[in-house]
Order: sequence, then structure tokens, then C-alpha cells
Amino acid sequence: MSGSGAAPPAGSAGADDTGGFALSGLAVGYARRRFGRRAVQPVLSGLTATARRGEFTVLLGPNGTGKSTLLRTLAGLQPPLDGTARLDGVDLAAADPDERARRLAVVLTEREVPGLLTGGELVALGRHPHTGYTGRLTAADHVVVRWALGAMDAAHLAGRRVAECSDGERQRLFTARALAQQPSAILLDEPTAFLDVSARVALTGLLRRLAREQGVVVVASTHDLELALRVADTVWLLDHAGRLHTGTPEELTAAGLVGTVFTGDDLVFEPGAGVFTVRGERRGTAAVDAPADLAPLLRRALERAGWRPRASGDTGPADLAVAAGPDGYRTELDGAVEHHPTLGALTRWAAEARPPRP
Ligand SMILES: Nc1ncnc2c1ncn2[C@@H]1O[C@H](COP(=O)(O)OP(=O)(O)OP(=O)(O)O)[C@@H](O)[C@H]1O
Repeated sequence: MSGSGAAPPAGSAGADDTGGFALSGLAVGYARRRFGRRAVQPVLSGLTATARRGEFTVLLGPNGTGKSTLLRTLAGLQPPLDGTARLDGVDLAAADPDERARRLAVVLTEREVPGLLTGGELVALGRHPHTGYTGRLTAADHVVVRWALGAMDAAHLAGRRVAECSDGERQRLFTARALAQQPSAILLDEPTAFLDVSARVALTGLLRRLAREQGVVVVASTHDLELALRVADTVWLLDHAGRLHTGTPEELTAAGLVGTVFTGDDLVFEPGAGVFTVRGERRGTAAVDAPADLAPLLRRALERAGWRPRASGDTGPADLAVAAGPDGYRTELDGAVEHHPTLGALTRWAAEARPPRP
């Protein structure tokens, strides 16, 4: 996904700079008729939050907390059980479909694959809210379609059948279709799910740029926590009890909320580094002496082997001392010095070694 140099052609986005999404006392869930009576199954209730224009808002939460249900409700695809969700003051649940399509693009996880369409034709569908009665694309529409394909690094997929694309390629095309729509707001449900690591970073970067440069409201759910905490302007964090916490990534981290919601028996959140580490057996502390480019790798290898590496600059005593040299790695544990020719050999040794008994 390039997107960086290529500015999208001017569209409707950014026309109204007062708005964004506003949730007020919103309740979302499912209602169905059973034995002639309406049975309501709420998933989330009492949600109050905003997603501003020009900001990249990321929706986080453990499995089954209601992220997709919330996004579908914001998209106007299912009615709220209570309260309102407005985009630029317009209640999308009550708006007519054409009006909604001009304002809002949605990229959901569950979608039918239009098998006979080519990638280019699929992306061109994004222009339909703007093409009027005939549905014919103008030269300006084609420019937008080409831009959207290029922004998602999907120009080479323009002539390929969507049915013959991989999951990741399809994800790019559906996202390009949303870009081609040039909406005021884009909602995306797990947009990075099928993408490789560089495409994930590129897509999140593109979404953030779109928000900033075009004044678009972008709300995306993801399980890609570490990346989300790096790129989001605002986080909507759903906890296990269905409460929605909002703030910047640093605010929610400092309040201990990210750690509380996602830390489990095996996973622990390190607020300073903004990363999750696997909690395992702790063998003891390890001091690392290595060049700056090698030290983080060495620390991570030791940590996976069950040691607790000292932070760089911490010169306090440690159970294990590891020093990188030109011929490999020297370890000193309980007075015994050993030499390990490679990082792999050191890691295997560290996983077996035991700290001195107290
Ligand atoms: N069509 C449906 N009818 C009834 N209940 C549903 C329906 N779809 C989802 N649910 C329920 O709503 C709750 C929230 O589901 P939802 O898919 O919104 O969660 P999620 O946070 O997106 O989960 P995940 O992270 O696993 O994708 C779950 O308990 C789920 O079983």
C-alpha cells in the first residue's frame, strides 16, 4: 500500500468539519421474534463516545465483546436497541440508503465474494453513490478508482477476478472500494486480519493519513493491539463487562485499562514498552552486555527462555551475565563461565540453565 505520495482527488470528505460520530446512550444487540413475542438480546448498552473527523479511532476488545455488533449498528446495518449514533448530526439508522452510502463506507469481515467481477469493477462500485441515475463512470470517477487501487497497492489486481484473489488481496480490494467511495467516514471491521506484516503497517498508516489529510472519520476494530496502540489517535476499548473506555492509547495504558482487559494467565502487558510478553517460568535476572542493535534481540531470546533481562542502563546485580563478543556469547552463572558460538546455542542453553539456589 503506497498511498503516501498520491493524494486522493478531492471528494465529499471534509466538507463539513464540525462532525464525526457521536454515540449517545447507545445500546446494540439483537432482537428476534419468538412465539410471536419480540425477544431482545442486548450486547452492549449505555455507550457514549465520539470519533472525531481527522482522527483514527481504533476499537479494541476481547473476542465476543461486541465490536462487530457495534460497527454494524454504526453502519446503519442493524437498528440500535436504544439511544442514537449520529454521523455529522445525521442518524444513519433513519437515513435513506443513498444518503448513507454517500456519507459512509463500510468494510466488514463477512462479505459475499462477487465472483464474476474483476478487482477494478469491484472498486468502481464504490463510485456508485456519486454516479447518479445512469450509473456511468466519468473520467473523474476513473481517476478516483485508479487512485484507490494504487493507494492499496492493488493496481495489479484490477483485471483479476475477485474470486481468484487471496484473502489478503480481497481485503485490499474491498478497502480500495471504500476509499473510492470518498465518504465522510469509513468503518472497518478487522481490516488487517488477512494482511502480512508490512501490509498491516501500511494500511494503518494509510488510514491515519486519510483521517488527517482528508478530515475523514475512520473507525477500525482490530486484534492487532500493539500496532493499534502505536497508530491510533483515539482508542475505544471494550472491557469484559461491556463498558466502553475512550481516550488516547497512553491515557488508557496509564490508567491500567489495556493491561487489565488483555492480560491473562499467559500474557502480561508491559506499559512502558507498549508490548505484550508471554508470562512463563522466571528463572532469575539477566544482565546483557551487547551492541545496541543486538541487545534487544538478546533480551527477547533470554526472556523467552524464562529469564528477566535487566533494562539497558540498569547495572544492578543479576543472576546471569551474558556478553556478546566477536566469537559468540560468554555467560557467567553462579561462578561458572561458558561460551556459546551462536545466538541459537545461547538460547537453548539459557532455557535449560538454572539460577543458583538462594
Ligand atoms: N446474528 C447474531 N444474533 C445473535 N447474537 C449474535 C449475532 N452475532 C453475534 N452475536 C453475539 O453478540 C455477541 C458479540 O458478538 P460480536 O461478533 O459483535 O463480537 P466481537 O467483539 O466482534 O467478537 P470477535 O472479536 O470474536 O470478532 C456475541 O456474544 C455473539 O455471540
